[in-house]
Amino acid sequence: MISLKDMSSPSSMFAAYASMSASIVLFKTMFNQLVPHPVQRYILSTIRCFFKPRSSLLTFIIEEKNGMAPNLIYDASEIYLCTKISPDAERLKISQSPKEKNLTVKFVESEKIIDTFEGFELHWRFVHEESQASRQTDGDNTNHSWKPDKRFFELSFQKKHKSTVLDAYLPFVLNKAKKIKEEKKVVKLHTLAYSPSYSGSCIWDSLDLQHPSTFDTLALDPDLKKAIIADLDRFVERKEFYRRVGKAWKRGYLLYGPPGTGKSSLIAAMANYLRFDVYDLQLGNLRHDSDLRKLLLGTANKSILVIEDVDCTVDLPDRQTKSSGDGNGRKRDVQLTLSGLLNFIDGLWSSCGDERIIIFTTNHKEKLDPALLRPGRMDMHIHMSFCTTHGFKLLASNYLGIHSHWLFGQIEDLILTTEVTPAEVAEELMKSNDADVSLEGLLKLLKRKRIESQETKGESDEIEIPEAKRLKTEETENKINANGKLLE
Ligand SMILES: Nc1ncnc2c1ncn2[C@@H]1O[C@H](COP(=O)(O)OP(=O)(O)OP(=O)(O)O)[C@@H](O)[C@H]1O
Ligand SMILES: [Mg+2]
Repeated sequence: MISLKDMSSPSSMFAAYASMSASIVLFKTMFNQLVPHPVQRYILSTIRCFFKPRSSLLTFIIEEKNGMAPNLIYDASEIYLCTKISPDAERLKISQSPKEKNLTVKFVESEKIIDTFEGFELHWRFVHEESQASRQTDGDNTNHSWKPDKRFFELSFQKKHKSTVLDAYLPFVLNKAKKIKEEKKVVKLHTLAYSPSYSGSCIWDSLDLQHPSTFDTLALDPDLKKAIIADLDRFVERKEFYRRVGKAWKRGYLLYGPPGTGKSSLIAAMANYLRFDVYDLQLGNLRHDSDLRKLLLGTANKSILVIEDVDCTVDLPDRQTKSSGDGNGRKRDVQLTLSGLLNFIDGLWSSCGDERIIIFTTNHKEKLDPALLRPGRMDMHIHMSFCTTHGFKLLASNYLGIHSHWLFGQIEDLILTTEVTPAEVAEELMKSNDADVSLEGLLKLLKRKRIESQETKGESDEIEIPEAKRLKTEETENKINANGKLLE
């Protein structure tokens, strides 16, 4: 041992230093030889950690996968951070898959983003570790292992904000990402297709719903339009309400009115407004209640199930008969019943999913089975009627971009006294970009229709005013809706 007293001269100091160095070398050699490598690594990392200055930062690692399953926080972070890309970003990945309408922007390695939340900063870093093949030799055996690609985000912030990040910031990111996803969602139309691989039974086939109809383009009584939008808004916001009262989270609408009054357009407008997929269930293609059940169970949440022309697409037998004619006098082996459909929709199907809307349409409400009309079955009955003067003005503005014209007066007078559908008006307005030509065409059509209706009714000297009648019926209808059906 060398004591401090011995280090009084340079030569003794040198001797002491040399002896210390020799001891360190000896210690290192023995440490390397005697202590197994994993233990060495553990000891060194513990010592390093002990002497490392304490950081005031905390970093969350958000990996792409949670075992085999996707990590929802990673997915949400990726979507959210795309809205936060700095204008200085130099490299980004852009892609588009054949089935998608929108481009996807992704980060390249080491992209850094600074976000602020409740007045503090959060530093995001994207890390992509590329896949690697590694070779390990263990005695005579050589193992080849494959480390797959690893992607993750590092989220760093001051430690004191840990609970705010966990309880408020990350839920905020999840929520924001959900909204962005909903906005980008391409609404799909699912229709029935025969599948030879499923022994000829029907399966859902989907394509993008490209129906451009929206509530802005729909010629509909303004109050009724407002009531429908308010009803949809209330429906999607009331998750907790439905849970509390123990009701399945579904809503039913019955749309009725003559052909060409916009029933299908209203369905498309609803789907575009809510960004819900549409399932078009053509009952005529089905034979058994069991097929129907299978298909209904194959529908997703946040969707609209549509059964068009429920009075005539299929000759649904009543509760006793289990077969129906095919129109040629022959009997077709159909075991599809209206009660089967309704029971399943009200019962099992709606309790298996969330945010389901079901819409029946018909041209003849009076022909419907009373089971469909009974209170509580369809929440709102919506009467789609002939074109009104308000509807005409909206269509003229949509199709021709005009809000007034010297022919408007005559056309509006005739619309008040003639039964013309929005589809017929729209067709005339589409015939030319020249407003004079289109409006004159419409005027001719209205005059012709009025003469025809007077001839069939034999009322040459007395003009009936269907519009006034219509307004009266609509008024009563809307009152019923507002009192009985609209409000839960
Ligand atoms: N209320 C409306 N507002 C705007 N356009 C409409 C309206 N009604 C009909 N149209 C136009 O007419 C076309 C046909 O209308 P739609 O298919 O919606 O009628 P429908 O009531 O479903 O008819 P059907 O009973 O024959 O199924 C639409 O594509 C649209 O261009
Ligand atoms: Mg239709």
